[in-house]
Amino acid sequence: MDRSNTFRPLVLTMGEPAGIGPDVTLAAWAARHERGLPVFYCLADPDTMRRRAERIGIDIPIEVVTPAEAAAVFDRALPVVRLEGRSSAEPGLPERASAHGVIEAIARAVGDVRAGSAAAVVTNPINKKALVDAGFQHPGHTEFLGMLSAAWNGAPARPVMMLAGPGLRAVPATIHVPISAVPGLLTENLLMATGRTIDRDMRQRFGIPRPRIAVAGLNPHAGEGGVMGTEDAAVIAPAVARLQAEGINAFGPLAPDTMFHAEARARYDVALCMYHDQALIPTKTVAFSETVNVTLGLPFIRTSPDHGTAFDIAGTGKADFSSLAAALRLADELARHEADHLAGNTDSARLSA
Ligand SMILES: NC(=O)C1=CN([C@@H]2O[C@H](COP(=O)(O)OP(=O)(O)OC[C@H]3O[C@@H](n4cnc5c(N)ncnc54)[C@H](O)[C@@H]3O)[C@@H](O)[C@H]2O)C=CC1
Ligand SMILES: NCC(=O)COP(=O)(O)O
Repeated sequence: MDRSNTFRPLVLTMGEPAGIGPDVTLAAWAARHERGLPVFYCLADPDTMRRRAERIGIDIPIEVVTPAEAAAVFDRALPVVRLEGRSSAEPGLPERASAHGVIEAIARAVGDVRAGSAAAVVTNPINKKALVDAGFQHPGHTEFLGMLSAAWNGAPARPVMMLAGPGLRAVPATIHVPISAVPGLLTENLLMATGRTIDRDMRQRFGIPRPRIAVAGLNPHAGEGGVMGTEDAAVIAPAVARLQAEGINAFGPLAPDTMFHAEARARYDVALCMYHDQALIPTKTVAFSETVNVTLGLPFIRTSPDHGTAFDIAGTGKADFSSLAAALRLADELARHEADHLAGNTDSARLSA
């Protein structure tokens, strides 16, 4: 793999300026040597970053740059590419006026990767409600990034959320939807499309030759033969059988309560779960500070820390930047793996979303 400093930088979005995105970004840059972090620049309002550093009481040099200048600056200062959108939000107090910059950062980050100025997108957490209140049409990054990937293929991609940490990777088949909507959204087609994306990206992006996909049931005891719900036998089991018929190493449905203990986790590479919390509760419980949110199914690489905006500790200096550090490292590894493949140095095929 090309480990030289000439590899393209990562682009990191500021996220919600009232949250801990600025805190963990500053802390990650300060620990760049100690933690061996890849080169990145932050798409942000520089004044927000300076105010936050002052508030936390850390002396971080910040330089406003273009993406092309970021790598040369990274060693001496946090490179910040200026957003048009400004924010005057205080830590813990989100403002509607910040929404423009938050959305702009995500869209510009994707544009930078498409233009070849950045190797991959890493996002800081956003406050979904603040954005939706300001008219944003997407429930989260994952769905918005699927829409933005139309720039590559002319049509939006079907993004798949995966939380990946030491000892557990888990995908929710349905994402940001009310729990009451889940049974109606679970179809064989949805599960098959999700299973295919997991299988392809695990092979191509993560280099796992035949990924083992453990499929969770929806109901207690995976329905207990139909006496505790019908979706497991009527929808999930047929989808698993069809994935197997395509040569995908999927199995289940498994009883959800017994598939996440350590011994059970050793039997699979990815858990395909039926809803958001079924996937995110175990991943965040097993390794909150090291787990990374990765979006599969996109024509570019995107990672994110697993945590949210943590308004309760924004600006206090208490935020742990470990998950952001893990997200930066994983994005860099995936991008280098892809670059190596494109240069003909690996036997994995290119992801075509
Ligand atoms: N990728 C993203 O954009 C994500 C955004 N969110 C958003 O974040 C907002 C708040 O969500 P919550 O459920 O409260 O989760 P949260 O992760 O922001 O906070 C939950 C608890 O964990 C603590 N915590 C979180 N990250 C921490 C860190 N790095 N170091 C130390 N302590 C930390 C917080 O202080 C809080 O007590 C919501 O608006 C949600 O939509 C949540 C998850 C991911
Ligand atoms: N709880 C995880 C989460 O909401 C992250 O979503 P996204 O913004 O990465 O789509």
